[in-house]
Amino acid sequence: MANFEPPFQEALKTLSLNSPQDAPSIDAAEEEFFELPLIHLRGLNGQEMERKKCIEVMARASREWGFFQIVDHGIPGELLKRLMSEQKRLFYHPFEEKSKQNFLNLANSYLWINPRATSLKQLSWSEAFRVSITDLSRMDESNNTLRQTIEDYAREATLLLQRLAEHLAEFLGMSSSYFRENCPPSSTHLRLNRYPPCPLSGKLHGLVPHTDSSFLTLVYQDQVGGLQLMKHGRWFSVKPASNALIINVGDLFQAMSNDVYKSVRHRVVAQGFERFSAACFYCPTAKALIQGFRGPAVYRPFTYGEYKEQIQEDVKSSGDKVGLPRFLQH
Ligand SMILES: O=C(O)CCC(=O)C(=O)O
Ligand SMILES: [Fe+2]
Repeated sequence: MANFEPPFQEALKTLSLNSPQDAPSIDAAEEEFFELPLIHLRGLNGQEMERKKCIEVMARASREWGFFQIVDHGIPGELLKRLMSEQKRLFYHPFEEKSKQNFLNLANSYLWINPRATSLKQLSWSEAFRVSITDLSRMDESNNTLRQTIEDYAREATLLLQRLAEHLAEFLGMSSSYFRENCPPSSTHLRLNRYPPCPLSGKLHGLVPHTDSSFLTLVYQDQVGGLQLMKHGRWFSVKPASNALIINVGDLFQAMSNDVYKSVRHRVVAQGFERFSAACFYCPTAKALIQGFRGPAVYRPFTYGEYKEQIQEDVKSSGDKVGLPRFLQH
């Protein structure tokens, strides 16, 4: 095993011994393939009719799937390539180094296993770095190219996400200035994911089912595949499309749109091949208020700070995020 690889095999052995009864939890028969709506964003710069059509298709996908793919997104291919290669270089540091608390001076940004996992169902066959633009200023000087790349990408991604959020909000008659006022680039954060080749390909989670706590998330992935989303109680596999980026609706947009846009559960199924992805979460500042755009509101108003605190509390006590149901209006 290469020395950058976290000791997943050992974790797998321990968990299988702990809970042999619930051995591998994913059933391949559950899987269905489908093509996510693919949206050409050049339509946004076109004539009124074309612009309207493009926004309508995005809004429909956000309602029905909570997910869509975009091309002509304006993020330079060169920047995406740079992100991927910097990301690989980062993960190929020896495990001993990257798992240290002060690695690159990014306190606790590295994750490789759910420390509370007691069964195979809770195991994510992946490692990740969580970074925000604010953390980057602390990053050590020897990693200037990584720092520059993440900064460039986060800036471009935030602009794109802001633009899409504004269109989706306007479509429902919500205020679109909210995003400019409450979601500065410093609130955006990234999760760089690496999924090591898995000996139980198709049978373990690469990333356990979850919803994102953002307004919108932008996912850049390689061509390996493995991402699935839930619709009508079934898992659908997202086929990677070259040059396309994925957008998904997060909890905050669902709350603000009174459940019109859906923050859909998704997961990654572990594959026999190494896979990389980068998720960019478009979020507000901690004090920003999240409120249904017109009554009667499905959720009580809450600040993003409160939302994050509640998640931390729930994860601590039960190992899982509860999310929006905690904020339902009674
Ligand atoms: O790797 C992927 O395709 C999805 C990652 C994801 O859902 C996340 O980081 O929240
Ligand atoms: Fe996610």
